[in-house]
Amino acid sequence: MVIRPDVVGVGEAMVLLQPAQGADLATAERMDVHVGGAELNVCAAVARLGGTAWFASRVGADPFGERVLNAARALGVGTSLVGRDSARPTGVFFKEVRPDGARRVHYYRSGSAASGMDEGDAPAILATRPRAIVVSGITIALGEGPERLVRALADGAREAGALLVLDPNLRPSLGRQDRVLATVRELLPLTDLLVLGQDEAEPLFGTTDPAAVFAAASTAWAAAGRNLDGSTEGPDFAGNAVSGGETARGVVGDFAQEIGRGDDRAAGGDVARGAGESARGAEPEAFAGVAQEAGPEGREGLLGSWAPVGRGIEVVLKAGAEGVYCLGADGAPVHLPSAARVVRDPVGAGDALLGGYLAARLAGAGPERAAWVGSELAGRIVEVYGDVEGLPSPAEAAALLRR
Ligand SMILES: Nc1ncnc2c1ncn2[C@@H]1O[C@H](COP(=O)(O)OP(=O)(O)OP(=O)(O)O)[C@@H](O)[C@H]1O
Ligand SMILES: O=C(O)C(=O)C[C@H](O)[C@H](O)CO
Repeated sequence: MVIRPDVVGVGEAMVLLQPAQGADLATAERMDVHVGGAELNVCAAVARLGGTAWFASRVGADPFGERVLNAARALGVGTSLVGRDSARPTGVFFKEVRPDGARRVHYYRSGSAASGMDEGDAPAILATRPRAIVVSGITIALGEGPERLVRALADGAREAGALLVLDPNLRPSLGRQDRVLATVRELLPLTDLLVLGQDEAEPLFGTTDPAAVFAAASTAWAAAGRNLDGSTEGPDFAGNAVSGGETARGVVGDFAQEIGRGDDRAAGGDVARGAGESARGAEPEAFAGVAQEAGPEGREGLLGSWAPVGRGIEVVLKAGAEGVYCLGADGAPVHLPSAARVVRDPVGAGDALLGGYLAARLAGAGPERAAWVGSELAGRIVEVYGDVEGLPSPAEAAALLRR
């Protein structure tokens, strides 16, 4: 059987060392060891909600690489698209949560295995024909090779039948932020779902106002002339006010209907089967010279079909303690408050929100319902230390999707 994942998240995961809340990194005598990484966190949330999520990355051929792979598998995330690089180490980062709740992250990832990713890794990822590919600005910031990979995935997503999900994930301490902003802007016309924070909306669009952010993203999407009729009219989120002809979203709509059909597996089969029974078969070629790891991939994508509500880019705007804004039925942003009852460690909450939203959308939920699922996941992450430790149990997660 050809295995087709619901989601492939592409990026870097690292070992995370964290002292107790309020403890100073300069003086802490003990630290807890976790694994974190934005795109892996997204995959973990999707997997927890019952979706088939694979992580695509590289780790070192070192104990920390082993740790990242084991953590991914324990989260139910497939690792067959993770290469092991014997020449570069697995990245490490440290996180301290100050007594006032403020967080500080320190990276030791320069020259890491994941920063060696390049566009040559794209064919194996695309060959799995995932329903959605998740990329973020963090990977763009890792270096020119990873940036090329993100661009190649964005360019190839549609042909591979995948929705492109983009989180700008600006991380000033990684550098290259001008490059990240420029690349994100360029990729907007190729993006189906943009999930960003208000702190990222400001540099990207010059505003944090939800309606203005939604409109700016829409305009950027349409301004590239990607509408198939050549029109540069801005798409309407409710699909009402698009003038003239089919838009690129129309193609996604067709595709979304297509991916809900059982026979689409056969349609995707040539690509995937050409590469082997599963994605794993495609890897040695694409990750040349990098040994491959296997993981829990033995499940066909379990989520249903994406049901786009409008034409154009779909936006989710995260607002930290204020909650989140998603697309309402009338096209205007709808606000959902945070579900967190106590704030301990908000790092990773945005990834859980994205993963929850995406899984729910792929399962057929509309944006408001999907944002609620995402918020519930994010709220639980905020309440617990670690990037993913607060995720609900599979049973509780399934109940959230059904509720
Ligand atoms: N301080 C907080 N108090 C209450 N809820 C929070 C807080 N921070 C985050 N959340 C919840 O988590 C969601 C996502 O968080 P946020 O907006 O900070 O995303 P983010 O900046 O992408 O986070 P990260 O990149 O660390 O994953 C919010 O919409 C909200 O529901
Ligand atoms: O900041 C990064 O690069 C990470 O991936 C570390 C954290 O897991 C991430 O910031 C959480 O979103």
